[in-house]
Amino acid sequence: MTLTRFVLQEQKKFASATGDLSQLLNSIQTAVKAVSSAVRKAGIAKLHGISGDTNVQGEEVKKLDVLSNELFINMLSSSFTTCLLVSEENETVVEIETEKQGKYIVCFDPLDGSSNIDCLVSIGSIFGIYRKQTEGVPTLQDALQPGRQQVAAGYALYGSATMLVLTMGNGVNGFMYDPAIGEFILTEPNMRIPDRGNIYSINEGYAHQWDQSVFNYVQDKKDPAKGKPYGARYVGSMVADVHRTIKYGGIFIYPATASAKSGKLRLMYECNPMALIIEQAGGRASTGKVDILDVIPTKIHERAPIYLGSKLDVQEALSYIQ
Ligand SMILES: O=P(O)(O)OC[C@H]1O[C@](O)(COP(=O)(O)O)[C@@H](O)[C@@H]1O
Ligand SMILES: [Mg+2]
Ligand SMILES: [Mg+2]
Repeated sequence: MTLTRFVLQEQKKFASATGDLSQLLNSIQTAVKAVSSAVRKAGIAKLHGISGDTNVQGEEVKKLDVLSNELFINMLSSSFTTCLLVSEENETVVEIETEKQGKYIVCFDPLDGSSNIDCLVSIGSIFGIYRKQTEGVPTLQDALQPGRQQVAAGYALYGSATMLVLTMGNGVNGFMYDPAIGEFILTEPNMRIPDRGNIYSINEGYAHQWDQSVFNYVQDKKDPAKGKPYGARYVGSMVADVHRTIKYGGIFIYPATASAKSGKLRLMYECNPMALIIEQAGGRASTGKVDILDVIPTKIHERAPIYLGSKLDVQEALSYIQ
C-alpha cells in the first residue's frame, strides 16, 4: 500500500471530506521526496567541491535548511489547500496569496538536526496541520492553536532509509521510501510505543544547568541499586531521537535549563507534532507540568521543555518533578 492510496482510503471514511487534506498531504509527500533527494546528495557534494555557499564554479549553492524550507513553502502554497504557514526558518507567519488560499494551516521544521548535516548523521523534517477555525482573512491568531487541535502530524527521517511517519488522529503509520519506484510504502502499520523502555535520551553535557529533579531522575536511571541501569542514546536530531524512542521505548527529554528557562525545542513545529504522534502511538508527552498538546501558544517560535516517550517512563520522570 502506498502513502497516496493510504491517505485516499482514510479520506473515503468521511463522506463529507473534500479531498483537500489528501491534496495537502500529497504536497508534503512531494516536498519530503525532494528534501530526501537533496539530503542524499549533500554528503557526496563535498567530493565534487560543492559546499554550502559556492561550488567550484563560484556559483551559489543553497544551504540544505534554506533549500528544504523553499521546497516546503513552494509545495504547500501551490497545493491550494493552505492559508498560513509557520516555519522555523521564517521569522513571521507566511500568508499564502489570496487566490491560492485553502482552509489549512501548516507548522513545520523543514530540516531538523542541522548540526548533524556535516557529519552525515540522520536528520529529518517535522510538520503539524490545523484547520482554520474562523471565517475571513487569516491572522496570526488563527495559527496560535494548541497542539490538541492538529488534524494530522508527521515527520520524515532521512536515515539509512527515508521514512515518513504520519498520524491523522487515529493511530500512527510508517511509510518507507523506495527510491526505485519513487513511492512511500506502508511498512509499519499501527505503530505502538512500548509501555516501558530501557533507554534515556538527554544532552548530559548540560547537567550542570538542570533542575535538581531532572538530575536525580537521570542519576537513578544509571544507578544499579535502583534497578537495571538504562542505556544512554542521544543523536541530537529530534526526529531520530523520537523515532528510536517510538521503536524501542524509553524517554527523550529536553528540559528547561538555567540559561534556557523553556528548554530549546520549539512548541509549534517540534514539540506539538511529535506529541500528537507519541500519544497516538500510546505514549506520553509533557512539559513537566502539563501535556504538551494542551499548551496554548502565544507566539509562533516559543519553546517548551519536553518529556516524551513510553507511558511509564514519562510518568516516572514526572513523579520526580511534581
Ligand atoms: O545540541 P542540543 O542542545 O542537544 O540540541 C539538539 C536539538 O536541537 C535540534 O537540532 C534543533 O533543531 P534544528 O536543527 O531544526 O534547529 C533538535 O533536532 C535536537 O533535538
Ligand atoms: Mg528542529
Ligand atoms: Mg530546523
